[in-house]
Amino acid sequence: MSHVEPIVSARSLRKNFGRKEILHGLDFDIPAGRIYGLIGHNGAGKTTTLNAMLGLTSYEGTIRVLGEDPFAQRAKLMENVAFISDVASLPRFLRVRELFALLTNIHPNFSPDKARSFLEGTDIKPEMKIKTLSKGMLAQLHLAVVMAIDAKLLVLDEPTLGLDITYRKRFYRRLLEDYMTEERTLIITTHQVDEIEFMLSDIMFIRDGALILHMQMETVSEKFSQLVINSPEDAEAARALNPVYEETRFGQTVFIYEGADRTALEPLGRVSTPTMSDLFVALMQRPTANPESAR
Ligand SMILES: Nc1ncnc2c1ncn2[C@@H]1O[C@H](COP(=O)(O)OP(=O)(O)OP(=O)(O)O)[C@@H](O)[C@H]1O
Repeated sequence: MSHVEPIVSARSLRKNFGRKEILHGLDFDIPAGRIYGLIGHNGAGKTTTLNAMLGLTSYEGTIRVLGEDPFAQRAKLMENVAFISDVASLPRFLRVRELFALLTNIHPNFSPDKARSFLEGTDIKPEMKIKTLSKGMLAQLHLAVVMAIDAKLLVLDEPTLGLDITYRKRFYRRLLEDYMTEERTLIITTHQVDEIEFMLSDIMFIRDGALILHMQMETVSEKFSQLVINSPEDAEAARALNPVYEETRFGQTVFIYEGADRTALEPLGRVSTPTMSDLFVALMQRPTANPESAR
């Protein structure tokens, strides 16, 4: 067992907007060196959770990021935390090189050389004005800037929104190869979980302001199984083994199980680990144990 403090730790994290409770008491620890995928439907509370971690919103309960209270210690924490959100805007009137100079002055851990190297292979040039960049180029610039910050925690909220598939893939590969180290922790939200699944070490599913799954990827593959039955005659036997989900796609019936013995499933068809998007769909449709969180 490691005694190293978690990078992020939340206890009974709640958030209300007016009379509406958006987060219903989240408890979690995020250890160092991990790559977390935070997955949930629109409006599930992902951004609100991240904003609480970043000290951008008030909340009830406790959060510690690198041992500090993010709301009270925001300025200090930002030396070790970098984040990018879909709504963050860059100063449009500056040129790219002026932005780098500005960031060098205001951020102690920003490296303009690194930022420039991340822009290699893109169409973005130092003399360009930010307001003339396309949406995709803006996102590229933003990502380059964030990756040029030497941070212990990097938070990416839908980082590749508006980018084409080639760039999305390149971005994640680059992040993994050029940015991630054992000292760094990465939290990503995305609606395209299939694109990041290969790099995740842990997954969190959030539904209606409650965590319904928080698990290491290795444990997911031990715990969850997917079965595609050989023939319709096997459906009854498959159902008898208590799947958490059943779906017929393109004429094939697929079952997802939690904690099932794979040797019992194998005679019925093809057994594998579900993809994160299939598991997400399965667990989102399962009736919730806590009726409060279904509201
Ligand atoms: N400032 C606000 N005032 C009132 N309600 C808000 C505010 N910000 C967010 N909400 C509500 O809180 C809920 C959670 O929003 P949040 O942005 O955290 O969801 P999300 O999971 O990030 O969604 P998305 O995938 O669409 O980004 C939504 O119902 C949203 O309408």
